[in-house]
Amino acid sequence: MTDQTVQDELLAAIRTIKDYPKEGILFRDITTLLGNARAFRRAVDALVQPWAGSKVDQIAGIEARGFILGGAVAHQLSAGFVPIRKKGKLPHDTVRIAYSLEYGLDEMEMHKDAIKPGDKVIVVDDLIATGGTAEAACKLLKSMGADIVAACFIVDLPDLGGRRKIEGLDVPVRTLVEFPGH
Ligand SMILES: O=P(O)(O)OC[C@H]1O[C@H](OP(=O)(O)OP(=O)(O)O)[C@H](O)[C@@H]1O
Ligand SMILES: Nc1ncnc2[nH]cnc12
Repeated sequence: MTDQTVQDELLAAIRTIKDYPKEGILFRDITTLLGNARAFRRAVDALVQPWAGSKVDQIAGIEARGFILGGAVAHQLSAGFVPIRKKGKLPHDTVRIAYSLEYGLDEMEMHKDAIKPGDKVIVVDDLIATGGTAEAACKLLKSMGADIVAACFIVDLPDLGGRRKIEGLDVPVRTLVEFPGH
């Protein structure tokens, strides 16, 4: 768990929007955190803290919000960055998987040559809700032979069960703050 002061600061920096993108969803908007230099730095520092000084080969960032954090995390850990993108955006040969998330269905893909078997990889995204998105990303990475060290998120929506889904794949989960409910 993160220091209480840091948690309070991160929670205060995240904006909640009701009924976006669909009625009944409480959307946890991290753009306000990203726009707050101190909160952004604290979030990235807290995310990487368990792996500071250890060897991580690649950060796999999930489009789109996972790109913003994943790039910063890769820089901090001197690791490479692998984009996991929504379908149709990557130019070379890909592996693709369908998935569902709190408010929809989609497909994601990654380049076949982005990971070498045995690479130590950390998955990064802003938020885990049902875990459908992160589960699909972990399955893609594992199919390419990645050794997934952890999956990291700023926000956990614990009542939606995502953490359990990812831990069920034998991937440790790191989150910084929680919003009960959904
Ligand atoms: O745990 P889940 O229920 O799968 O939901 C979590 C995912 O939902 C959001 O992404 P979204 O698909 O809205 O894409 P975006 O980052 O492009 O806005 C979020 O950034 C996670 O990737
Ligand atoms: N409630 C939520 N807020 C922000 N992003 C999400 N992705 C899935 N559920 C979400």
